[in-house]
Amino acid sequence: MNRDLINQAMTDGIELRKQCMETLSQPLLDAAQAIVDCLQGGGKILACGNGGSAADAQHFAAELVNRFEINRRGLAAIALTHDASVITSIANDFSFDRVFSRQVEALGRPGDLLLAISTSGTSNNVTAAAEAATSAGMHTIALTGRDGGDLGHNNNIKVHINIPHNSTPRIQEMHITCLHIICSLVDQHMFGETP
Ligand SMILES: O=C(CO)[C@@H](O)[C@H](O)[C@H](O)[C@H](O)COP(=O)(O)O
Ligand SMILES: [Zn+2]
Repeated sequence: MNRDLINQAMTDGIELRKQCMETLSQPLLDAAQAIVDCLQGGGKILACGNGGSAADAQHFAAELVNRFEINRRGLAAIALTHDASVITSIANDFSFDRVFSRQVEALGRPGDLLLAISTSGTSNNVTAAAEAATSAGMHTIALTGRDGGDLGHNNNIKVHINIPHNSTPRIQEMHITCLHIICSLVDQHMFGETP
């Protein structure tokens, strides 16, 4: 095992954070505002992604439903990634590409908001969820990496947060940083408190 690998991962992460600090301020503010508008209008957040991004979708929903850094009322959010019966039946009867879009069709209402997470921007089930969200009258926040892929180039996306890097783990590390920052902004705006 090689310490260079550790140093490279750390250095790449630091450089990427510096780069994103310059470019992501406005998209992060826009994303937090879209979530506040959704929640204050009586809507809910639906979140989806694959693999590590499925974990991020669940992580974010848990911060909203329970709490982040301050005690406040629970906020409406559902991750579309954790019901094995729902996911396996959709994948088995239709296709894996529809595991999120079918849930958006069933649960999404006008004024709700989809958080669509894909480091490549090319996962078919995530791009299909964004299309279903538009059809349902929902807005979408996209978290992507690389060049944004099909998801990032969907003109109906309300807020696009792109991490311009080619390493999936480095992109994921920035995604969870972005989601934590959005949680802080939402709490501060809705409840006027910081820890
Ligand atoms: O966590 C990791 C890699 O760090 C993997 O599980 C990764 O999330 C999976 O390969 C996903 O299927 C990648 O999908 P996407 O981010 O390109 O939409
Ligand atoms: Zn990962």
